[in-house]
Amino acid sequence: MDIADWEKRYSEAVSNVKGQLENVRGVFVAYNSNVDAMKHIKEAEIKKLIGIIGCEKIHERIVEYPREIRDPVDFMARLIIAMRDGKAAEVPTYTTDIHEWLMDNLVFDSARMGGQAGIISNLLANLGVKNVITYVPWLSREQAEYFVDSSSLLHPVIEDGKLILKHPKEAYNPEQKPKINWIIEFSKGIKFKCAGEEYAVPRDNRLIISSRPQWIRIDMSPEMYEQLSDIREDIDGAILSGYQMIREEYEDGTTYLDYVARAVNVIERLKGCNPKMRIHVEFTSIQNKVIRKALLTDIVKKHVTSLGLDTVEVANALNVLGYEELAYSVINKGENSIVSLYEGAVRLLKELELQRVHIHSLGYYICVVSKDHPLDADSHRQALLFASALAATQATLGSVRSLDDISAGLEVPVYGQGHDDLIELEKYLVRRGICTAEDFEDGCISADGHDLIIIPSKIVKDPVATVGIGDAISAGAFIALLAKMPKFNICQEKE
Ligand SMILES: Nc1ncnc2c1ncn2[C@@H]1O[C@H](COP(=O)(O)O)[C@@H](O)[C@H]1O
Ligand SMILES: O=P(O)(O)OC[C@H]1O[C@](O)(COP(=O)(O)O)[C@@H](O)[C@@H]1O
Ligand SMILES: [Mg+2]
Repeated sequence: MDIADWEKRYSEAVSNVKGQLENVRGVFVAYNSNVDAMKHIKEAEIKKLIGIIGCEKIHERIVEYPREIRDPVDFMARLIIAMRDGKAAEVPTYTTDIHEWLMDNLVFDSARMGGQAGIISNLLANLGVKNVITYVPWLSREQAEYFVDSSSLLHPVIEDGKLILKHPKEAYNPEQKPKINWIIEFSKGIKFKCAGEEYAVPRDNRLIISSRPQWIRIDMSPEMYEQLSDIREDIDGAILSGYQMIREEYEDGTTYLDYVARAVNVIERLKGCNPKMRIHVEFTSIQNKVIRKALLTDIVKKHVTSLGLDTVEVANALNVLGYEELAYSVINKGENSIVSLYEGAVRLLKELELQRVHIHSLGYYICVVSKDHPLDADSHRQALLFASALAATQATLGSVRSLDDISAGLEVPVYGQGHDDLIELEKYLVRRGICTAEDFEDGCISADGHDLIIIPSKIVKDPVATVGIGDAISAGAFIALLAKMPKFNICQEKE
């Protein structure tokens, strides 16, 4: 299909999904919200920071590839790696030292809602989705301020032993400290030198320094857990993220296994007597491989229906599941990487017993769907097209304030390079007899054991920021599917 035809499909899909969103009865969103301290770094500032620390030290640390930020050298090493590769990265820090150093030496431009759950909750409320029940285990007064003023945005609290729902601004814990992450956004074309090497940033992207204070827990109180079933009648699905915060061991003797078991219990409680409830997990960067594997094999597998990831995250997921070669080929940037992404998506779908794996890449989205998914391929394609228009809106405006804002995203053209990249996958599928060139044309392919839906996406040339775009894509597609899903209440039907 040529680009003009894709543009037509975009308009139809957006208009269709816009009219259906009111069908969603509600969504539960947990766990991670934080404040993002945003800094769009300039060439002169990079040179200044390199000057302060010294190239020799930075170069040595780049080779060591730190997986945690302990000091400014770790920070500069990971920043230069991210800029060199044009790749998104998220690295944890367990003290406030780097925050103070960054405040002294860089200073942020603005602060906004961060964290997959926080970003997605605000987005869905702004789109007019009813009953967006957001849950943040560490809801501080400062954090609550970043939630939008919408009567459909609610947070569970326990009052007099009973679970009630209130706007986050009325539900915060006054004793709770805020969690502040640093987002260093960098632009394509920035150039600098360090230790004799010349760097030129190939793509707009960002480094996230994720603060992990010791009080962070992916958890809920026993009272809330007990009464969680009271809210499930109003919700059609859940979007969960933040599991990257789970630690291997805690000071009180508990381990990640305890928190994994609790996370699974929450999902089971939400499903209650509706085992068909849609549960989406938004993956993110997880440096710790034990936790990454536990999330995939113990939380996602068997308990979750849908998984969303960017390309680096696909490689990371494949890596811990034992597909090292495929993981390498995904991030290798060669012309085969689209084929590897598709093969990787199929492996994740099968291995993790999912119904849907949605990969967002720069220029196209790949979604593989199990044959028993209740919706047809055209519905899945519409969901992806809606998600792409939403992402382009976010990249253009910085945030999506209402459903009508999506017209800004619709005006963004389909990315020519992304459209061209699809040809490699087409050739591969035709060569293997999986489909014909004609079947591939409209992006809906019926393969053996799964369906493949692939679309070229809209890319904003100079995005306001890149952080959180992936969250908009995954949440946009998931909510569009919920809107199309037949509605029934198994709990009542059984009674
Ligand atoms: N400039 C952009 N316009 C539209 N979409 C974009 C742009 N830059 C990145 N994207 C999309 O966002 C995801 C990033 O996902 P994360 O989960 O936030 O890493 C990327 O794959 C593109 O699909
Ligand atoms: O691991 P944490 O501390 O929850 O951090 C999550 C970070 O990811 C984000 O939610 C962005 O998500 P993406 O990387 O998918 O764009 C930031 O807003 C936030 O700082
Ligand atoms: Mg993401």
